[in-house]
Amino acid sequence: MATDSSAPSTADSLSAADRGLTLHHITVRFGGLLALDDVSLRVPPGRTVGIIGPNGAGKTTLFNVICGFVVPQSGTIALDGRPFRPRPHQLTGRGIARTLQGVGQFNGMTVLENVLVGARSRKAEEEAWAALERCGVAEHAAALPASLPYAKRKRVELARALAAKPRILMLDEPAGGLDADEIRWLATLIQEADCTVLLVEHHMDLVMSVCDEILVLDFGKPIALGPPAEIRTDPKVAEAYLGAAA
Ligand SMILES: Nc1ncnc2c1ncn2[C@@H]1O[C@H](COP(=O)(O)OP(=O)(O)OP(=O)(O)O)[C@@H](O)[C@H]1O
Repeated sequence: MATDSSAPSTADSLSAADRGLTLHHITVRFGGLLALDDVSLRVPPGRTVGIIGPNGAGKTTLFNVICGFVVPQSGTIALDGRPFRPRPHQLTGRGIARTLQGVGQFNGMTVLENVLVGARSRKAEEEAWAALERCGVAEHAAALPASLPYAKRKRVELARALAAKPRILMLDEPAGGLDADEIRWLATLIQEADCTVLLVEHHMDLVMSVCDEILVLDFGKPIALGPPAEIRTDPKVAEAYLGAAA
């Protein structure tokens, strides 16, 4: 992979085509398994892009590449037109926040302390409270996460990511284990997010309702990329899912 750039570009010096996150020809192998096979994706600022596909398609691996947890064998990433070599400990500083599948809180810390881990500015406490309010869990600030119902813990996870005021919010199966009301709330949160959203999710109604564009992976290969209406009727996509269910 290319090394990271020195100084970030200023927004003014960038052409519209350069802005945002771009993945070029990403390939990842785990031993003999091709987990990502030449995946390219452009994510302009402010868009909500879904990444879907059957189990094992490579969705989480793609997230792990963007976060620097997995280093691809080939391919490059660019952020605002400059080579970007992601490092997990620097992600927040680069404006990228990610939620984990399930709930990933520190159990010895209160809800507020967990969300403060996500906040990054001098106004960290203010940002943490704002994120807790936005996610409807401020009343649980002093509680330990383990004492809360699962759906509330998922909201705390979202609050932790939002407290960083990310420009790119990566949501890894945020609807998993939630009921219909919670999923409706989540859809509104995503639609109202004032940042780019990358969404890995199996809940198709949620994906179709909130995404501007959807990338479909199957056995690591990109098989379709387009707006929800196109993806919904794409025979390759139906075949990938039916094949997985068979
Ligand atoms: N660290 C690893 N070592 C070896 N194989 C891995 C590793 N991580 C993922 N894989 C394999 O790579 C493939 C893609 O996995 P990945 O978790 O990215 O799929 P996914 O689309 O996120 O699946 P799911 O929907 O079940 O979460 C799978 O076959 C998986 O078993």
